Amino acid sequence: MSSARFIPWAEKYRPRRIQDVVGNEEAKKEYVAWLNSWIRGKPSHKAVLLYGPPGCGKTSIVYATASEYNWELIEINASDVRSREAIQSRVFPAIQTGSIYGYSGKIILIDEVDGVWTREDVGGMDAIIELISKSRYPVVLTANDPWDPKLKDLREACKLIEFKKIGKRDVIRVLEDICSREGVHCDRDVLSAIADNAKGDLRAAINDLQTIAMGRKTISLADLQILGERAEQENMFEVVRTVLTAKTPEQALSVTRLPSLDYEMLIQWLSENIVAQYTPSYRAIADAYDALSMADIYLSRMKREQIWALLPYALELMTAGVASARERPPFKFVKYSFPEKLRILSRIKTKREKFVEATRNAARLLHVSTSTFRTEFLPYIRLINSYNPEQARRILASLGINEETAKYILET
Ligand SMILES: Nc1ncnc2c1ncn2[C@@H]1O[C@H](COP(=O)(O)OP(=O)(O)OP(=O)(O)O)[C@@H](O)[C@H]1O
Repeated sequence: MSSARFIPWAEKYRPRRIQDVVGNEEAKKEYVAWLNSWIRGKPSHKAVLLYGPPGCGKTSIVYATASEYNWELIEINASDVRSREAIQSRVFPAIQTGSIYGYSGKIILIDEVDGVWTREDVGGMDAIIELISKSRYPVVLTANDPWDPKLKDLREACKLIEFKKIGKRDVIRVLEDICSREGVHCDRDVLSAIADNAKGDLRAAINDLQTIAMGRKTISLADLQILGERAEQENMFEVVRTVLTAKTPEQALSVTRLPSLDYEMLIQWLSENIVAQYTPSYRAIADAYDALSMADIYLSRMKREQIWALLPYALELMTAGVASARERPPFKFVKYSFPEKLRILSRIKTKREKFVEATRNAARLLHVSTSTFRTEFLPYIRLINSYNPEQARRILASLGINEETAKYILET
């Protein structure tokens, strides 16, 4: 199987030119005008903060302008900007030296600044502000939520440009273009449904299209069922993707702040999908499962002994712990699957319910706990059943278990 299949389409089709970045015309104009003010040598501000919802083109416009202007793009990732020392040693040299041969300028991009700082980070914010004031080149920052109190000083040092969700028509246009370049035939109704579902997040729309198109050359409305199932599980897909592709432990941890997070489910989902995302790195897979199994131990101790203070540790392990696995392979697009364990459990749900009810009744009649009944009585009844089914059924009947339920008790 060629690895090209796994390149996320959202990356493969990231706009190369300014005109390919769709929507947000005003914001784009304002941003380009600011860049041009640098070319004229009189920048109105040394930095801009592009802000807005995910997947609307904030990072893409920076890439596109860098390539059109033939400027070297210095991208500083979140972990580089967390402490003053890191910024001074790694970033300052880049903002003060000339650009390398072949480029006519330089642009500094610090992506997703709102995800960067935590209370423990020392001086990172001040260092960024210092970086902006000393930089000889335009500095671009991006954020989803610029009103985060952490960003107050940064806001004052930047020109703010708002990006909004992408309109449905533009989303469809981009999806159509991708379909034609991928040789996939897709009805307009399908694209329209994908666009509705993505709610203005173009990255999500492209990811959905790729999910549905996997292994197909024609997509019809019927195939949208995948999206229907996905709508139900949408949160989980996103949560799993956030954890397994987090660039920093904090990003992974952010899912624990979701009010609707079902952490028992999350463990099942991660357990099902870690291998797909972290293959081929055995080390990453092993580390991730180690973290997950510790989380599982904490959770069961928490429940058994009612020590609720263990919950934060379990949550950190299953998110930041999993995301901190060593040697994680570069991000590739994988289709996440529903946990097999839950599928099996739901298939045998009726059977299990009958079993639980029957053992509960029998245990009550015998004046023992259900677990004693299961471990100390049931094996003998099953043994008797293998030699003399009639006798076993008589014993069960005396315990109030009828013919039909006896079947579940004896089989399970
Ligand atoms: N306006 C757009 N025009 C064309 N493609 C876009 C646009 N916005 C997003 N995309 C697609 O979605 C992908 C992600 O977009 P981008 O990284 O620019 O989002 P962002 O706004 O920076 O989001 P985030 O806040 O999550 O970083 C791009 O690689 C591209 O494929």
